[in-house]
Amino acid sequence: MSALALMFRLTRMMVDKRLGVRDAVFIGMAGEGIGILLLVAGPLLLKHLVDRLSQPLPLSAPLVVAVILFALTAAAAGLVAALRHHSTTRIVEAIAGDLALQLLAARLPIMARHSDAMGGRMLGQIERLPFSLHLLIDGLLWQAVPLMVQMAVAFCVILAVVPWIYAVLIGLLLAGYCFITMVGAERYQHQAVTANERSESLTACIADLLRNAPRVIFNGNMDAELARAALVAGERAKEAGRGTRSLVSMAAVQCSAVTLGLVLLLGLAVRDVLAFRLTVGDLILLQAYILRLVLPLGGFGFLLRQAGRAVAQIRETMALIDGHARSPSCPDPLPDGPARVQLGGISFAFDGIRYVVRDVSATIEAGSLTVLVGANGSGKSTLARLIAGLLDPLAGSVDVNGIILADVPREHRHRHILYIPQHIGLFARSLGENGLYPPAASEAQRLQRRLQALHFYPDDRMPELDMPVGEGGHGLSGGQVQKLELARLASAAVPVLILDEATSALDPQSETAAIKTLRRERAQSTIILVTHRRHIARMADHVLFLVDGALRCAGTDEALAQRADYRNFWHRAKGA
Ligand SMILES: Nc1ncnc2c1ncn2[C@@H]1O[C@H](COP(=O)(O)OP(=O)(O)OP(=O)(O)O)[C@@H](O)[C@H]1O
Repeated sequence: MSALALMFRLTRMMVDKRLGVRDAVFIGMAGEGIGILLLVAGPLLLKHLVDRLSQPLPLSAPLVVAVILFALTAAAAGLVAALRHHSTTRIVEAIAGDLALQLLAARLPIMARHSDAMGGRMLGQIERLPFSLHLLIDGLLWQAVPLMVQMAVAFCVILAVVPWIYAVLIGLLLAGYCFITMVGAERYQHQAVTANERSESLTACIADLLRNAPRVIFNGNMDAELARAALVAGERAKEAGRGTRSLVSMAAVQCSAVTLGLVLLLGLAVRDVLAFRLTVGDLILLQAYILRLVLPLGGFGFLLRQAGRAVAQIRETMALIDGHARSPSCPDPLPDGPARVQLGGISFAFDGIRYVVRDVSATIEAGSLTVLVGANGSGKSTLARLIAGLLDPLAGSVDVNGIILADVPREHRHRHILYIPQHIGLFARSLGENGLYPPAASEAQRLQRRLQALHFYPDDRMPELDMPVGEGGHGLSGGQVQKLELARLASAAVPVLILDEATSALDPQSETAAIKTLRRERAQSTIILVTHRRHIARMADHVLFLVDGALRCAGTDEALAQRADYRNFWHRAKGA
C-alpha cells in the first residue's frame, strides 16, 4: 500500500460514521480555516499599519481597528492550535482503538494456533499506534492541505500587492525547499522500516523477559538477561542515531537553501524600497509571508521524514489486518449429542518437509473415550490439534459426523470440537469468571459444587468464586487450574472434547475421579485424551498408539497389551 493510499484510507476512517468522530473532523477543519485566515491576514494588516504610520496622518478609528485585528491574529493562533489538538486526539484515539481491535481479531486466532506468532511485536504495534497516527493525522493530513491553501492565498495577495517577480522568486524558493524535503523523506523511508523493526524486536525481547521472570530470577541470570536486552536496545539506538544524523544533514541543506533565497529576495526588496518601487509595508509583508511559509514547511519537512516511520508502522498494521478475513455468518445450530470422528490418512509437517504425523487413519466412535499414547515427540499433540482443526492436514481429512472439518470456517470449528491444551492460561480475573468462561453454560452454584466435588481445596471447603486468580492463574496450583478447567467443561455442550494432557497436573486418584466424572457428565461428548498415564489408557474404550508420527496400532488397552512394542513402550515410560 502506497503512502498516498494509506492516507486516503485514514481519511476514509476519519469520516466513517461508525467511529463517531465526524464532528471532531469538522471542528478541526474549521479551526484550520480560521488559522489560515489569521496567518494570511496578519502580515497584510501589519503592512497597512506600517504604510499608514509612514504618513503624517492622525490616529483614526480604522487604524485602531487594524491594531486590534493584528493583535488578534497573533494571539488567536494558540487557541486554534489547541482546538486542532483536541480534535486530533479524539480522532486518533478512535482510529487507534478501532485498528487495535481489528489487529487483535486478525492475530488472536493465529497466535492461538502458533504460540510464537509475534505476541511481543503485536504489543509494540498496538502501543505505538496512537503516536504514529498522531504524526500522520496531525502532522501530515491536518497540516498539508491547510499549508497548500495558505500558500495559494499568500501568492494571490503577493501578486496583488507587489511586482510579480517576487511571487516567482518565492515560488522557486518554496519549490526548491520542497524538493530537498522530499528527497530527504525518500531517503528516510527505508531507515524508518529498519527502525520500526528494531523497536518491535526490543518490545518482543522485553515482553519475553517479563513472561519469563521466574525463569530468570530463579536461575540467577538477571545480569545476562539485562545485558541481552541492552544489546537489543543498543541496536535500536544505533538505528535511531542513523535516522537523526540524516535529519540533521537534511536540515543543514535546507538552511543553506533558505538563507540563499532570503538573501536574494530581501536584497531585491531593499533595493526596490530604496528606489521607491516598494513601500516599507511591502517589505514587511514579503518577509512575513516568506517566514510564515518557509518555517511551517521546515516543520512539515521534519514531520514528513518522521512520518516515514509512522507510515511504515501503520502500513504493517493494515497488512496484518487485511490478511485476515472473518466469516461473518453464524452457522446453524449443531445437532446435539456426541460425534463420530473419522481420520482419513492424515499427514502433517510443520515445515512442509519433515512429517511429524504420517498417514493416520482411524475411527473414533461417538460417545467413546479414546486416548492417544506414545513417546515424547511421537506426534500426539500435533495429531490432537489436527483433529481439532487448529492445524490443517497436508494430506487426508478429519470427518466429524459426516462434516469435513477443513470445510468449516476456522472460527466455527470449536463448535464441533473443543481443544483444551496442557498449559491452560487463565485470565487475571476472578475464579468464577474463568470457570464460567464460554462455552460453559453453567451457573455459579453448580460451578462451586463441581469444584468442591473435584476436591479443589484439600479440606473440601467451598471455593469463593470472586477470588482473583492472579496473572495467568499464578494464584492457583497447577492441579487447581486443571480442575477449574474440568469443572468449566462439564457444562459445555460440544460434540467432541479433546484434552491434551489437560489432567497431567492432577494426582492419579484425582485424575481417575475427574475423568470418571467428566465421562458421566459429558455423555453428550466424544472424549479424546492425550496422556502419558497407563491407568487412563486402561479406562479408555479405545487406545491409539503412535510411534514416530504413525499409528502403530489401535484397540483396547487389554488387546494392545498382547503386543510387545506396546508393553515395552509402557515399560520404558515407567507408567505401567
Ligand atoms: N509449532 C511447531 N513447530 C515446529 N515443530 C513442532 C511444533 N510443535 C511440535 N513440533 C514438532 O513436532 C513433533 C511432534 O511434537 P508433538 O508435540 O506433537 O509431540 P507429542 O507426542 O505431543 O510430545 P510430548 O509427549 O512431549 O508432548 C516434535 O518433533 C516437535 O518438535
